[in-house]
Amino acid sequence: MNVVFEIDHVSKVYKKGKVKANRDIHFDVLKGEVLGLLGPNGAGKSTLIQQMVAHLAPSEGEIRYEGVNVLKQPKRVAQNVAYYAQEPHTLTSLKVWEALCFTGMLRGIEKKEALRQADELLERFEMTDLRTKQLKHISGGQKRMVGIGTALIGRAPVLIFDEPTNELDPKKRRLVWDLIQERNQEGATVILVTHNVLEAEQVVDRVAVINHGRLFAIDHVSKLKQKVDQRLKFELVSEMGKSDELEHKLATWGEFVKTGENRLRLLIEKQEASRLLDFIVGNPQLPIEEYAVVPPSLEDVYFYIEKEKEHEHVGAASARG
Ligand SMILES: Nc1ncnc2c1ncn2[C@@H]1O[C@H](COP(=O)(O)OP(=O)(O)OP(=O)(O)O)[C@@H](O)[C@H]1O
Repeated sequence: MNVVFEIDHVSKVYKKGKVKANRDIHFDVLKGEVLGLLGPNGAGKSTLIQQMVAHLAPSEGEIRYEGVNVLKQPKRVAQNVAYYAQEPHTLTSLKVWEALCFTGMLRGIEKKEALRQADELLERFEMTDLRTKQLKHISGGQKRMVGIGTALIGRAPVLIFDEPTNELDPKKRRLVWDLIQERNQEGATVILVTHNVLEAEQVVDRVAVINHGRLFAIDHVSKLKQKVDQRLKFELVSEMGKSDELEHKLATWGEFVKTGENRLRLLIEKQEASRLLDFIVGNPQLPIEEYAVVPPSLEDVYFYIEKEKEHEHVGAASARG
């Protein structure tokens, strides 16, 4: 079977109808893919994931794992779908090796093999010296690595990570992405919830964009990029403290997004790009320190889809009068 999860018109309402966290979400997760779930805070990503692992029941619709409703097989789902939550540890008096080893055993592997895999992971994480420390006595980032380890131990066929690289230093982040890619190459299906679109871009095959509880788009990264391909990205660095002035002077070229203290970004049609370059070169008094034209990234796609959907929403609302 090529489909691992079927998310079948799922809606979730919290607080007696006050919060609609998911609204009629419908898509499949394919065997062997890395699927990214992207969306801003509060979009409904974690809610969806919790329903996939049978921690929450949908208000409407159902989720099937290998053809069977997850709520009818929570134990099988727990053994086959390793889930790394944003707050992964509640049992903080466990020692590091215990947390890893016990999770492996719950996932169905023998103690000896669980110990071997735990030691292998700790070595990979460069955390062997923390093996016998209690979770409450290690740092936040180290706890998160143990959490990543509990998702990886036992080699579950499906891995779900909710913001796996939060709070990790760059070296550990790289390691986590490498491990995720390795497991995927060995055949695991990976679902990845992240805000870090730029890092995720290196890893994901398809992306589902979720906002306001709805699925806005789902497609291959390259296909989604084609949506904004006709536009180029201008990255501009203004002279110190002059970004507002620069934005004002270039306002007619399009809508700028402030991306940092002195940084502005503009998405521009290809045919306009050379005119803008000529304009910048011909106006040396503009308070520009640096500028560059770069092709669109997944992050741009993400913002583009959000904007497009907002316009649709506003359009539909005004059509309704
Ligand atoms: N247990 C709960 N009770 C009531 N409302 C909740 C509960 N959990 C989440 N919500 C609400 O549901 C909506 C979706 O939240 P969810 O955590 O699924 O979003 P998210 O996309 O994972 O956000 P983040 O990126 O911030 O983790 C939000 O409005 C949130 O406030």
